Amino acid sequence: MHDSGPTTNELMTENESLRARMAYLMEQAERNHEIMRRHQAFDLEIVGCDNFPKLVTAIFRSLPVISELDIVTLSLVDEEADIQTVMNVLGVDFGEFPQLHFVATEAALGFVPSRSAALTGPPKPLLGPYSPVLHAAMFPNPPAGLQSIALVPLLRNRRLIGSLNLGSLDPTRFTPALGTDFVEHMASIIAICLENVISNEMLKYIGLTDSLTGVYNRRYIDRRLIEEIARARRQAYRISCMYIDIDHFKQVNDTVGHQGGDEVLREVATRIKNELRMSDALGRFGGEEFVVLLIDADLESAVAVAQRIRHSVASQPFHLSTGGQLPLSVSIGVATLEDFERDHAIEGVAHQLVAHADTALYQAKAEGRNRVVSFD
Ligand SMILES: Nc1nc2c(ncn2[C@@H]2O[C@H](COP(=O)(O)OP(=O)(O)OP(=O)(O)O)[C@@H](O)[C@H]2O)c(=O)[nH]1
Repeated sequence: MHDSGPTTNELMTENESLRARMAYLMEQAERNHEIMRRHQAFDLEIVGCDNFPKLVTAIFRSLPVISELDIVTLSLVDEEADIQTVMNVLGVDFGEFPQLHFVATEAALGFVPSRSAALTGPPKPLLGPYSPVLHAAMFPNPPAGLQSIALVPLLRNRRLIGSLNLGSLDPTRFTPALGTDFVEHMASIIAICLENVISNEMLKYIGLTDSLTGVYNRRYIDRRLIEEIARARRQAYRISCMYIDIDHFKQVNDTVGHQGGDEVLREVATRIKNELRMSDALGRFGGEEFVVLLIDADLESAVAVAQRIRHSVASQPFHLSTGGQLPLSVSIGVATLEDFERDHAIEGVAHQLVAHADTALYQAKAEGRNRVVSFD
């Protein structure tokens, strides 16, 4: 008898199982291709974001969809709160991004650096089960049933700038045994984009603010005034303008030196700011002159605010870091846009509003200083 080999039935069964395996592999390949395609589209989307709000919006909106995640959050290191200050000045509303939070130190991110010199390297992603106690900071509003998480370090030039936090209701989605190449690659692109937009926003901030006092500069106020007049014309609200000048500031410099004078300028800016609404804009126009745009304020309320500022400066002496103290006062001119002068070019109207406030200021100085005068 010779061996007859596999039967036709056996061959057919093997063939079927090979076909099934092929089909499975094809399906996997297609799925992987689709995932890659979606991620490439995501990379292109975030690389194209030219400001901070656009970038974080894209991350929070697109990443959960393309990666089939139930939550994505970002923790960013902001040691001196510089990022938050700059974004606030540029008008970013953090209330729109509950998935974004800031930490003051790298350590707060929870990537424990290795103490062994031999093992010191960039921190690696942490994958595993979700713990409400351990991960509360990264997931302040976790979805019900969150099971597994990946905390992926965001690194720039080996410096930890934050953490990309991914969460899934599937307990097998992130396990310590899982490879991390893919999430690390994704995090590296997100880190580059974040660093890029943050640098851009910092530059924007520097270009629009006064480095001594941190309030806006003249360029910003000029631009903002034009925008506000255009809006006020459409929505019919009042805009008022205040021109503020510190009285006898030359004497301040002569008495306490230029550095003491700088301290006084910073404190005056703070006192003015304390009397304003969030929607108002304060700028330093150089020297010891400040301009305030009061949005949706008529002449009467602008004068009331000006009086509060005048009082706040005159009522408490200025304490200097060298120990001395100094009484001070300001003179303020106030003007308002009466009827939006719709027939005139906005630039001319803007220029005239500031000029009217300046004229009123001149009168306040002439009348003896430490007073508020309105233009009429
Ligand atoms: N410390 C400091 N002083 C400045 C700065 N910019 C301008 N000054 C000084 O501000 C003073 C402005 O003085 P003046 O314009 O003569 O006016 P004033 O002494 O305030 O007098 P009145 O405005 O008439 O009450 C000058 O001594 C400038 O040197 C600055 O950035 N820092």
